[in-house]
Amino acid sequence: MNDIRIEAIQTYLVDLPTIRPHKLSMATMACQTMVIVRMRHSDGIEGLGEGTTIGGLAYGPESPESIKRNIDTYLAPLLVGQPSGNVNALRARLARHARGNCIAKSALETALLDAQGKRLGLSVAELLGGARQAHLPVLWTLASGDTRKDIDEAFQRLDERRHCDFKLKIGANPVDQDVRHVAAIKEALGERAGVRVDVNQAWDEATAVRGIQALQDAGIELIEQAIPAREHAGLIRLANRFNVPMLADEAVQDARDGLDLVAGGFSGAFALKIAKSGGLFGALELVHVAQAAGIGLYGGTLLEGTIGTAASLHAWATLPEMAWGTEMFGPLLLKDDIVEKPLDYHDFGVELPREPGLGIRIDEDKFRHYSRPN
Ligand SMILES: O=C(O)C[C@H]1C=CC(=O)O1
Ligand SMILES: [Mn+2]
Repeated sequence: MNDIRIEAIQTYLVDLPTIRPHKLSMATMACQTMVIVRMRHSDGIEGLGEGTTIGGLAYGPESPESIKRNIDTYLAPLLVGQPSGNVNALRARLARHARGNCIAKSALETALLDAQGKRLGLSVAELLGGARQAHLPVLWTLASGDTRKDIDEAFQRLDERRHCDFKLKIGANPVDQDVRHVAAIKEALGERAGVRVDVNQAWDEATAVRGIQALQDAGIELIEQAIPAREHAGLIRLANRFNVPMLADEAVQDARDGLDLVAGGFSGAFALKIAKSGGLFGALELVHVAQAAGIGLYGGTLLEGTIGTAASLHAWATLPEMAWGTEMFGPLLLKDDIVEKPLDYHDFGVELPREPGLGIRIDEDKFRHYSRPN
Protein backbone atom coordinates (compact mmCIF):
# COMPACT_ATOMS: atom_id res chain seq x y z
CA MET A 1 0.00 0.00 0.00
CA ASN A 2 2.87 2.36 0.82
CA ASP A 3 4.27 2.13 -2.72
CA ILE A 4 1.14 3.71 -4.26
CA ARG A 5 1.98 7.20 -5.45
CA ILE A 6 0.20 10.30 -6.69
CA GLU A 7 0.80 10.23 -10.44
CA ALA A 8 -0.94 13.31 -11.86
CA ILE A 9 -3.19 16.19 -10.77
CA GLN A 10 -5.40 17.93 -13.35
CA THR A 11 -7.50 21.02 -12.59
CA TYR A 12 -10.49 22.30 -14.57
CA LEU A 13 -12.58 25.49 -14.46
CA VAL A 14 -16.23 24.49 -14.71
CA ASP A 15 -18.97 27.11 -15.20
CA LEU A 16 -22.57 26.30 -14.25
CA PRO A 17 -25.45 28.83 -14.51
CA THR A 18 -27.50 29.60 -11.38
CA ILE A 19 -31.29 29.10 -11.32
CA ARG A 20 -31.71 32.83 -10.58
CA PRO A 21 -29.43 35.79 -9.74
CA HIS A 22 -27.98 35.25 -6.26
CA LYS A 23 -27.41 38.64 -4.61
CA LEU A 24 -25.00 39.00 -1.72
CA SER A 25 -23.74 42.27 -0.22
CA MET A 26 -20.46 42.05 -2.15
CA ALA A 27 -21.49 40.35 -5.41
CA THR A 28 -24.39 39.14 -7.55
CA MET A 29 -23.95 35.69 -9.10
CA ALA A 30 -25.55 34.47 -12.32
CA CYS A 31 -23.07 31.65 -12.71
CA GLN A 32 -20.86 29.59 -10.39
CA THR A 33 -17.29 28.70 -11.40
CA MET A 34 -15.91 25.60 -9.71
CA VAL A 35 -12.31 24.40 -9.80
CA ILE A 36 -12.49 20.62 -10.13
CA VAL A 37 -9.42 18.57 -9.17
CA ARG A 38 -8.92 15.13 -10.73
CA MET A 39 -6.04 13.35 -9.00
CA ARG A 40 -4.74 10.10 -10.55
CA HIS A 41 -2.88 7.57 -8.37
CA SER A 42 -0.53 4.78 -9.50
CA ASP A 43 -3.09 2.12 -8.50
CA GLY A 44 -5.50 3.60 -11.05
CA ILE A 45 -7.75 5.27 -8.49
CA GLU A 46 -8.92 8.83 -9.21
CA GLY A 47 -9.62 11.26 -6.38
CA LEU A 48 -12.02 14.16 -6.94
CA GLY A 49 -11.86 17.56 -5.25
CA GLU A 50 -13.46 20.99 -5.63
CA GLY A 51 -12.30 24.48 -4.78
CA THR A 52 -14.99 27.14 -5.22
CA THR A 53 -15.56 30.71 -4.07
CA ILE A 54 -18.11 33.47 -4.78
CA GLY A 55 -17.96 36.33 -7.27
CA GLY A 56 -14.36 36.03 -8.42
CA LEU A 57 -12.30 37.92 -5.82
CA ALA A 58 -15.36 39.58 -4.24
CA TYR A 59 -15.61 37.13 -1.34
CA GLY A 60 -11.98 36.44 -0.47
CA PRO A 61 -8.36 36.48 -1.65
CA GLU A 62 -8.67 33.45 -3.94
CA SER A 63 -10.43 33.41 -7.34
CA PRO A 64 -11.26 30.38 -9.49
CA GLU A 65 -8.38 31.30 -11.78
CA SER A 66 -5.90 31.75 -8.88
CA ILE A 67 -7.01 28.46 -7.32
CA LYS A 68 -6.36 26.62 -10.60
CA ARG A 69 -3.13 28.47 -11.35
CA ASN A 70 -1.67 28.00 -7.87
CA ILE A 71 -2.54 24.31 -7.77
CA ASP A 72 -0.99 23.77 -11.21
CA THR A 73 2.12 25.86 -10.52
CA TYR A 74 2.91 25.42 -6.82
CA LEU A 75 0.77 22.87 -4.98
CA ALA A 76 0.43 19.91 -7.37
CA PRO A 77 4.24 19.63 -7.81
CA LEU A 78 4.48 19.23 -4.00
CA LEU A 79 2.18 16.20 -4.18
CA VAL A 80 2.96 14.42 -7.46
CA GLY A 81 5.31 11.50 -6.80
CA GLN A 82 4.45 11.40 -3.08
CA PRO A 83 2.92 8.29 -1.39
CA SER A 84 -0.88 8.49 -1.75
CA GLY A 85 -2.07 7.27 1.61
CA ASN A 86 -0.74 9.58 4.29
CA VAL A 87 -3.08 12.57 4.09
CA ASN A 88 -1.70 14.08 7.29
CA ALA A 89 1.86 14.01 5.95
CA LEU A 90 0.71 15.58 2.65
CA ARG A 91 -1.27 18.30 4.50
CA ALA A 92 1.87 19.14 6.47
CA ARG A 93 3.93 19.22 3.26
CA LEU A 94 1.54 21.72 1.66
CA ALA A 95 1.48 23.85 4.85
CA ARG A 96 5.27 23.87 5.05
CA HIS A 97 5.85 25.00 1.46
CA ALA A 98 2.78 27.12 0.66
CA ARG A 99 1.09 29.97 2.54
CA GLY A 100 -2.65 30.60 2.47
CA ASN A 101 -4.50 29.32 -0.62
CA CYS A 102 -6.93 27.52 1.70
CA ILE A 103 -9.56 26.82 -0.97
CA ALA A 104 -6.92 25.26 -3.23
CA LYS A 105 -5.60 23.16 -0.33
CA SER A 106 -9.15 22.09 0.56
CA ALA A 107 -9.72 20.83 -2.99
CA LEU A 108 -6.50 18.80 -2.88
CA GLU A 109 -7.21 17.35 0.58
CA THR A 110 -10.68 16.35 -0.61
CA ALA A 111 -9.20 14.54 -3.61
CA LEU A 112 -6.71 12.70 -1.36
CA LEU A 113 -9.52 11.57 0.97
CA ASP A 114 -11.79 10.58 -1.91
CA ALA A 115 -9.02 8.41 -3.38
CA GLN A 116 -8.08 6.86 -0.04
CA GLY A 117 -11.71 6.03 0.69
CA LYS A 118 -12.16 4.38 -2.71
CA ARG A 119 -8.90 2.49 -2.12
CA LEU A 120 -10.02 1.14 1.28
CA GLY A 121 -13.73 0.76 0.44
CA LEU A 122 -14.68 3.36 3.07
CA SER A 123 -16.67 6.58 2.78
CA VAL A 124 -14.82 9.76 3.74
CA ALA A 125 -16.98 9.99 6.89
CA GLU A 126 -15.84 6.43 7.80
CA LEU A 127 -12.22 7.45 7.16
CA LEU A 128 -12.81 10.26 9.69
CA GLY A 129 -14.11 7.84 12.32
CA GLY A 130 -17.70 7.27 11.26
CA ALA A 131 -20.92 9.16 10.56
CA ARG A 132 -23.19 10.11 13.47
CA GLN A 133 -25.76 11.68 11.13
CA ALA A 134 -26.89 10.21 7.79
CA HIS A 135 -29.43 12.93 7.03
CA LEU A 136 -28.32 16.51 7.65
CA PRO A 137 -30.65 19.53 7.84
CA VAL A 138 -30.19 22.06 5.01
CA LEU A 139 -31.52 25.64 5.01
CA TRP A 140 -32.07 27.79 1.91
CA THR A 141 -30.74 31.25 1.19
CA LEU A 142 -33.26 33.81 -0.12
CA ALA A 143 -31.28 36.26 -2.25
CA SER A 144 -33.31 37.19 -5.33
CA GLY A 145 -33.14 40.85 -4.37
CA ASP A 146 -36.94 41.12 -4.35
CA THR A 147 -39.02 40.73 -1.16
CA ARG A 148 -42.12 39.33 -2.86
CA LYS A 149 -40.07 36.83 -4.90
CA ASP A 150 -38.22 35.76 -1.75
CA ILE A 151 -41.51 35.17 0.11
CA ASP A 152 -42.92 33.14 -2.80
CA GLU A 153 -39.69 31.13 -3.03
CA ALA A 154 -39.75 30.44 0.71
CA PHE A 155 -43.33 29.12 0.60
CA GLN A 156 -42.44 26.99 -2.42
CA ARG A 157 -39.47 25.47 -0.56
CA LEU A 158 -41.68 24.84 2.49
CA ASP A 159 -44.43 23.21 0.42
CA GLU A 160 -41.85 21.02 -1.34
CA ARG A 161 -40.64 20.00 2.14
CA ARG A 162 -37.13 20.90 0.96
CA HIS A 163 -36.28 23.68 3.43
CA CYS A 164 -37.88 25.01 6.61
CA ASP A 165 -35.19 27.49 7.66
CA PHE A 166 -34.10 30.48 5.60
CA LYS A 167 -31.10 32.76 5.53
CA LEU A 168 -31.51 36.20 3.94
CA LYS A 169 -28.64 38.00 2.28
CA ILE A 170 -28.56 41.70 3.28
CA GLY A 171 -26.03 44.53 3.45
CA ALA A 172 -26.15 45.85 -0.11
CA ASN A 173 -29.03 48.25 0.63
CA PRO A 174 -29.49 50.96 3.33
CA VAL A 175 -29.99 49.29 6.71
CA ASP A 176 -33.61 50.51 7.15
CA GLN A 177 -34.52 49.08 3.74
CA ASP A 178 -32.83 45.78 4.63
CA VAL A 179 -34.69 45.61 7.95
CA ARG A 180 -38.04 46.22 6.23
CA HIS A 181 -37.22 43.47 3.70
CA VAL A 182 -36.32 40.95 6.41
CA ALA A 183 -39.24 41.88 8.71
CA ALA A 184 -41.72 41.46 5.83
CA ILE A 185 -40.40 37.95 5.11
CA LYS A 186 -40.41 36.95 8.79
CA GLU A 187 -43.95 38.38 9.09
CA ALA A 188 -45.12 36.32 6.09
CA LEU A 189 -43.50 33.08 7.30
CA GLY A 190 -44.40 33.49 10.97
CA GLU A 191 -43.65 30.36 13.00
CA ARG A 192 -43.53 28.12 9.88
CA ALA A 193 -39.84 28.82 9.41
CA GLY A 194 -36.74 30.10 11.13
CA VAL A 195 -35.30 33.26 9.59
CA ARG A 196 -31.71 34.45 9.94
CA VAL A 197 -29.55 36.97 8.05
CA ASP A 198 -26.04 37.16 6.60
CA VAL A 199 -24.61 40.67 6.17
CA ASN A 200 -21.32 39.40 4.72
CA GLN A 201 -19.28 42.10 6.54
CA ALA A 202 -21.17 45.03 5.00
CA TRP A 203 -21.97 47.09 8.15
CA ASP A 204 -19.77 49.18 10.44
CA GLU A 205 -20.31 48.66 14.15
CA ALA A 206 -22.63 51.62 14.68
CA THR A 207 -24.84 50.55 11.76
CA ALA A 208 -24.77 47.00 13.07
CA VAL A 209 -26.02 48.10 16.50
CA ARG A 210 -28.99 49.82 14.85
CA GLY A 211 -29.68 47.04 12.38
CA ILE A 212 -29.32 44.15 14.83
CA GLN A 213 -31.62 45.82 17.38
CA ALA A 214 -34.32 46.09 14.73
CA LEU A 215 -33.75 42.55 13.45
CA GLN A 216 -33.86 41.15 16.99
CA ASP A 217 -37.17 42.96 17.52
CA ALA A 218 -38.45 41.40 14.28
CA GLY A 219 -37.77 37.89 15.62
CA ILE A 220 -34.67 37.05 13.58
CA GLU A 221 -32.85 34.08 15.13
CA LEU A 222 -29.19 34.56 14.10
CA ILE A 223 -27.02 37.40 12.73
CA GLU A 224 -24.17 36.24 10.46
CA GLN A 225 -20.99 38.33 10.05
CA ALA A 226 -22.52 41.78 10.47
CA ILE A 227 -19.14 43.63 10.42
CA PRO A 228 -15.73 43.17 8.73
CA ALA A 229 -13.94 39.89 9.38
CA ARG A 230 -10.91 41.32 11.22
CA GLU A 231 -12.97 43.35 13.69
CA HIS A 232 -12.95 40.62 16.34
CA ALA A 233 -13.36 43.07 19.24
CA GLY A 234 -16.39 44.61 17.54
CA LEU A 235 -17.99 41.22 16.95
CA ILE A 236 -17.43 40.33 20.62
CA ARG A 237 -19.06 43.61 21.69
CA LEU A 238 -22.07 42.86 19.48
CA ALA A 239 -22.28 39.31 20.85
CA ASN A 240 -22.34 40.66 24.41
CA ARG A 241 -24.82 43.43 23.57
CA PHE A 242 -27.70 41.49 22.04
CA ASN A 243 -29.78 38.41 22.93
CA VAL A 244 -29.90 37.32 19.28
CA PRO A 245 -26.71 35.27 18.75
CA MET A 246 -23.91 36.32 16.41
CA LEU A 247 -22.59 33.84 13.83
CA ALA A 248 -18.92 34.39 12.97
CA ASP A 249 -18.16 33.37 9.37
CA GLU A 250 -15.46 35.34 7.51
CA ALA A 251 -14.08 36.30 10.95
CA VAL A 252 -13.18 32.71 11.78
CA GLN A 253 -11.08 30.88 9.21
CA ASP A 254 -9.53 28.26 11.47
CA ALA A 255 -8.91 27.08 15.05
CA ARG A 256 -6.53 29.96 15.75
CA ASP A 257 -9.19 32.53 14.87
CA GLY A 258 -11.65 30.54 16.96
CA LEU A 259 -9.32 30.63 19.94
CA ASP A 260 -8.79 34.40 19.54
CA LEU A 261 -12.54 35.03 19.47
CA VAL A 262 -13.24 32.75 22.45
CA ALA A 263 -10.33 34.19 24.46
CA GLY A 264 -11.75 37.66 23.75
CA GLY A 265 -15.10 36.68 25.21
CA PHE A 266 -17.08 35.80 22.07
CA SER A 267 -20.24 33.78 22.52
CA GLY A 268 -22.58 32.66 19.76
CA ALA A 269 -21.70 30.40 16.86
CA PHE A 270 -19.01 29.59 14.28
CA ALA A 271 -19.73 28.87 10.60
CA LEU A 272 -17.61 25.94 9.43
CA LYS A 273 -16.37 25.84 5.83
CA ILE A 274 -13.84 23.35 4.49
CA ALA A 275 -12.79 26.01 1.94
CA LYS A 276 -11.80 28.62 4.52
CA SER A 277 -10.06 26.09 6.81
CA GLY A 278 -7.93 24.52 4.10
CA GLY A 279 -9.91 21.30 4.16
CA LEU A 280 -11.96 18.91 6.29
CA PHE A 281 -9.32 18.44 9.00
CA GLY A 282 -8.87 22.20 9.46
CA ALA A 283 -12.62 22.66 9.81
CA LEU A 284 -12.77 19.86 12.39
CA GLU A 285 -9.93 21.47 14.35
CA LEU A 286 -12.12 24.59 14.61
CA VAL A 287 -14.97 22.34 15.79
CA HIS A 288 -12.84 21.18 18.72
CA VAL A 289 -12.21 24.77 19.82
CA ALA A 290 -15.93 25.57 19.54
CA GLN A 291 -16.95 22.45 21.49
CA ALA A 292 -14.43 23.21 24.25
CA ALA A 293 -15.85 26.74 24.54
CA GLY A 294 -19.55 25.96 24.20
CA ILE A 295 -19.80 27.86 20.88
CA GLY A 296 -22.60 26.73 18.53
CA LEU A 297 -21.81 25.16 15.16
CA TYR A 298 -23.16 25.72 11.64
CA GLY A 299 -22.22 23.74 8.57
CA GLY A 300 -21.38 26.45 6.04
CA THR A 301 -20.98 26.48 2.27
CA LEU A 302 -19.01 28.57 -0.14
CA LEU A 303 -21.68 27.64 -2.71
CA GLU A 304 -19.71 24.64 -3.86
CA GLY A 305 -21.21 22.16 -6.32
CA THR A 306 -21.86 18.50 -5.54
CA ILE A 307 -18.22 17.44 -5.02
CA GLY A 308 -17.37 20.18 -2.51
CA THR A 309 -20.78 19.87 -0.86
CA ALA A 310 -20.37 16.10 -0.45
CA ALA A 311 -16.92 16.62 1.07
CA SER A 312 -18.39 19.05 3.60
CA LEU A 313 -21.26 16.69 4.41
CA HIS A 314 -18.83 13.85 5.16
CA ALA A 315 -17.08 16.11 7.69
CA TRP A 316 -20.27 17.50 9.28
CA ALA A 317 -21.75 13.96 9.47
CA THR A 318 -19.05 12.93 11.96
CA LEU A 319 -20.33 15.55 14.43
CA PRO A 320 -23.27 15.47 16.79
CA GLU A 321 -26.26 17.44 15.44
CA MET A 322 -25.13 21.05 15.03
CA ALA A 323 -27.03 23.78 16.87
CA TRP A 324 -27.64 25.77 13.68
CA GLY A 325 -27.80 22.95 11.09
CA THR A 326 -26.21 23.42 7.67
CA GLU A 327 -26.61 25.38 4.45
CA MET A 328 -25.28 22.70 2.10
CA PHE A 329 -27.64 23.72 -0.75
CA GLY A 330 -25.01 24.77 -3.34
CA PRO A 331 -25.98 22.21 -6.03
CA LEU A 332 -29.63 23.33 -5.76
CA LEU A 333 -28.66 26.86 -6.81
CA LEU A 334 -27.29 25.53 -10.13
CA LYS A 335 -29.27 24.74 -13.26
CA ASP A 336 -27.27 21.60 -14.01
CA ASP A 337 -24.57 19.38 -12.54
CA ILE A 338 -21.43 17.48 -13.60
CA VAL A 339 -22.06 14.31 -11.59
CA GLU A 340 -23.85 11.05 -12.45
CA LYS A 341 -26.13 11.03 -9.39
CA PRO A 342 -27.01 14.29 -7.59
CA LEU A 343 -27.20 14.46 -3.81
CA ASP A 344 -30.55 13.33 -2.41
CA TYR A 345 -32.32 16.37 -0.89
CA HIS A 346 -35.57 15.54 0.92
CA ASP A 347 -37.42 16.19 4.19
CA PHE A 348 -35.71 19.54 4.84
CA GLY A 349 -32.24 18.03 4.52
CA VAL A 350 -29.88 15.91 2.49
CA GLU A 351 -28.70 12.28 2.60
CA LEU A 352 -25.02 11.59 3.18
CA PRO A 353 -23.63 9.54 0.23
CA ARG A 354 -22.68 6.05 1.46
CA GLU A 355 -20.43 4.75 -1.31
CA PRO A 356 -16.60 4.69 -0.87
CA GLY A 357 -14.80 8.01 -0.90
CA LEU A 358 -17.09 10.98 -1.46
CA GLY A 359 -19.62 8.66 -3.12
CA ILE A 360 -19.71 10.93 -6.18
CA ARG A 361 -18.96 10.06 -9.82
CA ILE A 362 -18.36 12.53 -12.66
CA ASP A 363 -20.72 12.54 -15.66
CA GLU A 364 -18.02 12.83 -18.34
CA ASP A 365 -20.31 14.31 -21.01
CA LYS A 366 -21.63 17.03 -18.68
CA PHE A 367 -18.11 17.62 -17.36
CA ARG A 368 -16.78 18.16 -20.92
CA HIS A 369 -19.72 20.40 -21.78
CA TYR A 370 -19.29 22.79 -18.84
CA SER A 371 -15.47 22.78 -18.52
CA ARG A 372 -13.39 25.60 -19.99
CA PRO A 373 -10.75 24.39 -22.45
CA ASN A 374 -7.56 23.75 -20.48
O1 LIG B 1 -22.60 32.55 3.78
C1 LIG B 1 -21.74 32.95 3.05
O2 LIG B 1 -20.93 33.75 3.47
C2 LIG B 1 -21.56 32.47 1.64
C3 LIG B 1 -22.63 31.64 1.10
C4 LIG B 1 -23.41 30.77 1.99
C5 LIG B 1 -24.68 30.79 1.54
C6 LIG B 1 -24.80 31.80 0.57
O3 LIG B 1 -25.82 32.13 -0.06
O4 LIG B 1 -23.62 32.42 0.43
MN1 LIG C 1 -21.71 33.82 5.53
